[in-house]
Amino acid sequence: MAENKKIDTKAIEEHIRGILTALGDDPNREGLADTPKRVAKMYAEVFDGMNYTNHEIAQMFNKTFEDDPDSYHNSNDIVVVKNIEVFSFCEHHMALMYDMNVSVAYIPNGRVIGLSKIARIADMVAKRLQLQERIGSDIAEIMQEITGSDDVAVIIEASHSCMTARGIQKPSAKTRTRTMRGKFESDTSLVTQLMGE
Ligand SMILES: Nc1nc2c(ncn2[C@@H]2O[C@H](COP(=O)(O)OP(=O)(O)OP(=O)(O)O)[C@@H](O)[C@H]2O)c(=O)[nH]1
Ligand SMILES: [Zn+2]
Repeated sequence: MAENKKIDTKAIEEHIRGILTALGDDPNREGLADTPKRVAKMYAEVFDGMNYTNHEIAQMFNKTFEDDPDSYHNSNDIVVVKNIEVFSFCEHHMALMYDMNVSVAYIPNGRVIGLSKIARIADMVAKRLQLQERIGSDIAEIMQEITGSDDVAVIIEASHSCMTARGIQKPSAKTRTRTMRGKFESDTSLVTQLMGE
């Protein structure tokens, strides 16, 4: 699976060369000669999540540990990983989403997921042309598949450079999204617990 990457770096190189020309610059001058190759390499890295479906990401990070199912029966124990820092790119402008802070919570359903895998899921999902809202729903979907729990919440706060550095230019504007699934959707006390507010 991992070797079957979809991103075509040769094509990206050619298109970047075209953009440099369209900008009125000379893609053959010394400073730019290797730029198309560098950008293609950078895109392969920062868009790595585009090589995989959510299901494939779930398979990639499916590291769970058995826990006593009875101890979770009818319980609202919550696992929260807070302050996962990621970068992403908005699909409208291909502009950077930065200072992006992701918190993921779930109520275990017998098996618990390795904590680092939650951060790996957030990272991989962010490495796509995204909407902030969809980063939340992608993470929730993958968490549900791996843990077998319906109860997942994702809270994201981010700055969008398409809003801070161009267009409306509001440098302090922050966007907060909440994706609530299962018990989190209906029980606001769980949300409060999760937020630590
Ligand atoms: N809901 C949502 N909108 C986003 C996200 N990232 C960027 N956008 C918005 O997508 C919209 C695209 O609007 P358009 O009117 O097509 O683009 P535009 O002319 O460049 O708009 P302005 O940014 O207002 O200058 C803008 O309002 C962006 O702020 C995101 O993650 N979620
Ligand atoms: Zn944008």
